[in-house]
Amino acid sequence: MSSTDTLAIRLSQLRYSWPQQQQACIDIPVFTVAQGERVFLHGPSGSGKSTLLALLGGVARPQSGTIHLLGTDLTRLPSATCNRFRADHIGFIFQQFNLLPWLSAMDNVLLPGTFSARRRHQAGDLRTQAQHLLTQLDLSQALWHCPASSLSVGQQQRVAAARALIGKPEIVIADEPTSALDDARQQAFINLLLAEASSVNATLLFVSHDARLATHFDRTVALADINQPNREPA
Ligand SMILES: Nc1ncnc2c1ncn2[C@@H]1O[C@H](COP(=O)(O)OP(=O)(O)OP(=O)(O)O)[C@@H](O)[C@H]1O
Repeated sequence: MSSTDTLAIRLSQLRYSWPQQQQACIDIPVFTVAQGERVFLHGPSGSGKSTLLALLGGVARPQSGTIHLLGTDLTRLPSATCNRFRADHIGFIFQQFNLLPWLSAMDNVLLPGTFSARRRHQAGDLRTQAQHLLTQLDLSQALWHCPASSLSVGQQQRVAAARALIGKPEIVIADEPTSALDDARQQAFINLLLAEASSVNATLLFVSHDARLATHFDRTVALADINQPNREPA
């Protein structure tokens, strides 16, 4: 798989330093993920995982290098276009879920459809897809109209996964979404997430410090093997 167009993610000569820091936090010569691939990326606390995800989401801008997602170089997009691209093509599951606490579980899942006409269109009937995802992710119907703030951590996590998957984004990025769960619930959640990501043919980049979760994925990548922040600038 060599053409940039057939890759979900291609990073090249990507360098990012936080303001006021001399040393790069991210320095990745090359990293690619094929479309439909399910990749587990792990690294210890402080190794730059969240920074890399901020770059992939277009929230942080690199000092140099390129970030191709689905053949589009995010680094060349103006920020409004970049935000639109993210809303249209990427589903995020955040470590703290970032649900709107006053909205119901259902309304949280529907949100991406209000920001993205593409996701709304891809969903067919948005509400029907939301119901399908919540059912598949095992959230009892009795909870669909409860405020997100009243749900348990595990329930909120499944709402966050449904919100990431609605409208069939091509790429789903999950940042430590299982860190608050016990082992059995972690395994169950990952299995549900993988099954649902496959059913919408999404590329999945799952980031965690916990290498024990790696067995579920097509490929495991240690951030330290692709990130070389101590090398001389290219
Ligand atoms: N907003 C920021 N300003 C300055 N430095 C930051 C900022 N956010 C992160 N860093 C630094 O960047 C480095 C990588 O942090 P990052 O949060 O990306 O690591 P991580 O692997 O996601 O860690 P964790 O697993 O604990 O979430 C750390 O040295 C951190 O101090």
